[in-house]
This record gives sequence, C-alpha cells and structure tokens, in this order.
Amino acid sequence: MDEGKMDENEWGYHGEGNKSLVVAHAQRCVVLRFLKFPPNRKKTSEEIFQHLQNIVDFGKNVMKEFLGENYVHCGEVVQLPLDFVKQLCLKIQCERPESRCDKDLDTLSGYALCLPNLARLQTYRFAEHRPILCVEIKPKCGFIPFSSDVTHEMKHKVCRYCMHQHLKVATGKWKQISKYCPLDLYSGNKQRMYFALKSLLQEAQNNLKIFKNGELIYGCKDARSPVADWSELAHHLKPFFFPSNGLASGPHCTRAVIRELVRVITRVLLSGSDKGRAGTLRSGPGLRGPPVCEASPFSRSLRCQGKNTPERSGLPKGCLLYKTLQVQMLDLLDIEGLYPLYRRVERYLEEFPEERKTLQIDGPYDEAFYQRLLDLSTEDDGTVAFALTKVQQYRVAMTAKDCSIMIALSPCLQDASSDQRPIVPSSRSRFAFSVSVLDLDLKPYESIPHQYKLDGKIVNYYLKTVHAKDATVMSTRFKESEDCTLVLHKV
Ligand SMILES: O=P(O)(O)O[C@@H]1[C@@H](OP(=O)(O)O)[C@H](OP(=O)(O)O)[C@H](O)[C@H](OP(=O)(O)O)[C@H]1OP(=O)(O)O
Ligand SMILES: Nc1ncnc2c1ncn2[C@@H]1O[C@H](COP(=O)(O)OP(=O)(O)OP(=O)(O)O)[C@@H](O)[C@H]1O
Repeated sequence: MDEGKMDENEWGYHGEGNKSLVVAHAQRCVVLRFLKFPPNRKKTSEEIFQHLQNIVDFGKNVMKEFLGENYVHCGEVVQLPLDFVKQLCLKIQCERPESRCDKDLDTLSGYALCLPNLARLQTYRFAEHRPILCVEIKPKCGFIPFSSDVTHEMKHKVCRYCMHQHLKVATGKWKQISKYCPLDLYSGNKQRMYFALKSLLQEAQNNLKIFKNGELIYGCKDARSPVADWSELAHHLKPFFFPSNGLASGPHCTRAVIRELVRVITRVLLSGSDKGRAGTLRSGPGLRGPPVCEASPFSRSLRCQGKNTPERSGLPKGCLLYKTLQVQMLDLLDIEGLYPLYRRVERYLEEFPEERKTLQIDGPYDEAFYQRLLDLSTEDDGTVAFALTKVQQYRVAMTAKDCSIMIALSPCLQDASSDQRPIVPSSRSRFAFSVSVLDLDLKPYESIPHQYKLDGKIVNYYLKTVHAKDATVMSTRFKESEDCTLVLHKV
C-alpha cells in the first residue's frame, strides 16, 4: 500500500465493533482498522501507535503460538495522511449504525492497522475475482466455569452467554433471547453444532454475519435491524450451493440451501490440522466443567424426551474451535477467584507504581510474556508473581472468549486443483476454504473490575427474574418446538 497516495473514494465502510472501525478497499483485498474512542477521551499519537503495535505483537507472539500460524493475521501498523483519514471519516459517517456512534474514529493520530480483508480472502492464489462467501461467527465462551471459587451454584449449570441473554434483552440491546448456546457449538457433536448454527441464523445478534464478495448480506447491526429473512439469504446462497440446478424457489429451496450452509460450516469448523501450541495447555485446564448448559434448548429438549445428557464427543484437536476453547480455559479461577488476585496486584502497584512496566501490564507482549502464560498452577503461594500470572492468563482467556472466526468459501470445479487449500464438499458443489480469527486485541487490565461487577449483575438478574419463573420461560421457549425436530435431523 502506498500510504503517500491515499484516496478516500477507494475505500468503503465495512463494519465496526465497540473499539474499532474497519474500512475495506474497493478493489484490493485489504482493510484498514482504526481505533475508536469516546468523545473527549482522545489519546496522543504516540499512545495510539503503541496500542496498535501491541495488538500486532500480541497476535504474533501469543495468539499465533496458541492458535497456529495460519489462523492468525496480525497485519501491520501504517501511518496515513491526516487529510485522507478526515475525509474518509466524513464519507463513512452516514453508514455507521446509530448504536455505535457513541465513539468516534481516531482521526488525529493517522495510525491504523492494515490487514488482509478476511471477508474476501482468496482461497485461490491466482483467481482474484472468484465469487466468495464468508461467514463470521463470534462464538463467545464455550465452557462452564469449573473453579471452586464460584459462589453461585447456577454458574456451574448455566453458561454465561445464556444467562447474559436475559440481561441483554431486558436492557434493550437485543429484542429476543437467542436459542444459541456456545456449549453446543463447541461440543464437537454434529447435531448440537447444527442446532447452534441454525439458532445463530435465526437470531444473529452480533454473533453471526455473512458476506458475499465482501458485502454484508446477513447479520444485524443493532436491535433496530430488520428481522432475518431466510428466503433472501437463500436467494444469495443458491448459486453457491446449487450451481447448476434449477431448484425451484420457495420454502423448500430455502430450507435446502440453509441446510447445506449449516452442514458446510459444521464440517469446516471440525476440520484443521494447523499446528499451534494450545496443546501445551491441555495438561492444565483440559476438558473440565459440565458438558452441557442447562439453559440450552437442545439439552432441555433431550431431557424432555427422557434422554441422557449427550456425551462430550469432543472437538478434533487440530480445529480452531478446540484451540480457542483451550485458550478460553486459561480462565482457571473464574472472575470470582481472579478478582482478589487482581486486587493483590493493584495494592502492589499502588505501593510501587514504577513496577507497572516490569510487570508488563501494558506490554510488551513478547516471548517472555507468552512463556509466563504457560504456568497453569493454581496453588497460590501468596506472591504478586502468582497473582500477576493469573491476571495475565485471565486477560488472554477473555480475549479468546470475545474473538470471531471467519470462514471463507470459494466454489471450485469438480476436478480442479485447489491450490493446495482444503476442500469441503456439499451435496451439489465443493468449496476451497480458509479459516481465520479476528479481533485478538488483548483485553485491558483495567477492565477486570468491570468484569467482576458485570458477572454479578448477569447472575443476579438471571437468578431473580429468570430462574424464579423457570417453568414459564421453559414453556415459552418450547412453543417454537421445531427444536425437538431438529434433534432428529441426520447431519
Ligand atoms: O462482556 P460481554 O460478554 O458482553 O462482551 C462484550 C461484547 O458484547 P457481546 O456480549 O459480545 O455482545 C462487546 O461486543 P458489542 O460491542 O456488544 O458488539 C465487545 O466485544 C466487548 O469487548 P470490548 O470491551 O470492546 O473489548 C465485550 O466485552 P469483554 O467482556 O469481552 O471485554
Ligand atoms: N481483517 C478483517 N477483514 C475483514 N473484516 C474485518 C477484519 N477485521 C475486522 N473486520 C470486520 O469488522 C468488524 C469489527 O471488527 P472488530 O471485531 O475487530 O471490532 P472491535 O471493535 O474490536 O470488536 P469488539 O466489539 O468485539 O470489541 C468485524 O466484526 C468484522 O466484520
């Protein structure tokens, strides 16, 4: 990229989250990721540069090690002309969802991250204009805390995502409770994964987006977004899954297309042989905690039918979901066990503020930082060193609980070579695919007190309002009882 010759007209709004905004180049497969801040909380250019460089270093030295070289794209920090950034900011403002406009794009530093556009990541080296479908999933936390520091019994039964749903609906963030449960997606059991993906398609919230040739075709921007239209989605997807077949449109076609999509995504999620060192963590957290969440409609429906809790069939060790889950499980103590250790580090820093640098609270996220994360002992010897290790592991785990997985699919001819990319078959077509992770920014040390408060709020709200009238909720969720039919689908 020639930073000297930047033209805002070549870039378009692509998407944003809580902390960054992404613009995509119209022709080339690159994006620029800018930081966002609340008004009047601007940082200096030097701070922004350091923040972005930390993101790159954390990706390179920590996440690539845990998740594997091929899944992680770290990008690089670029310095852009201020005039370009200002014009770009004006140009895209009208496309931003209202709910995200509480923060402003950083237009003062001129720094941004330049990354490959994962929504258009070509699976073929030489085929620049091959159609491409991309599914982005933010799976969230895939396990139930196993820590003995947990004080609310409910946290050992119902996962954080399912509990949080109720608070989110009550505060108006989303309109209705999703049937998605991360434990189903992470189960490795095809039927549960199928159910989880279908639930995401029904109620995408900020957990699912679908792009066609880089354009968002499915997924909601905020609670005001229109309801999901599966027939429109199927219309977009039909040429990918039924390329040479005149499958009539209508509900039958819609169902067939959605079924193909879900099957392909399940297969891709279960694939993978990429090397990563998450295996190093296996001796520690391992597969602990209950294998199902009691609030998941899938496990509830099994119980309705008098069936046993499904076995934890487990994810294949090479797949990205498995590796992500292992990193999430670096949260060994749960926020309830972690918070007192955070307080210990805080007290130490109050006494010795100059030590913040030595403790690598704000970086550098180098090899030494990574090595310390591998110490999985939970025996507290009362030292600041122990507390610090657990705090850093918690931050990394929280990062893995909030990252997204991007799956890119390009149709390939029956006998064409795929440029050595893996291939996933569907009933009527085949796809070369790639899988990547995005949003691997290390969660800030300062967010720990917020996490502690939020955890209490989520559990208390769930206990007070939902669990108390559990019977009513259960019957409401099962009025839409296609769930039970889904369990019986062969996948
Ligand atoms: O706390 P959660 O689980 O609500 O996660 C937050 C996300 O909400 P979600 O539940 O996915 O809708 C939230 O996503 P949205 O802004 O709601 O799209 C952010 O990802 C937030 O991370 P950060 O503070 O921007 O670094 C996330 O905060 P962290 O807890 O990961 O720091
Ligand atoms: N490299 C990329 N290629 C394509 N799209 C991207 C890329 N990076 C980010 N995006 C898109 O931009 C959106 C916002 O990016 P990202 O999730 O990194 O923002 P964030 O503010 O850090 O998120 P959060 O709300 O989780 O803190 C993503 O959901 C994704 O759709």
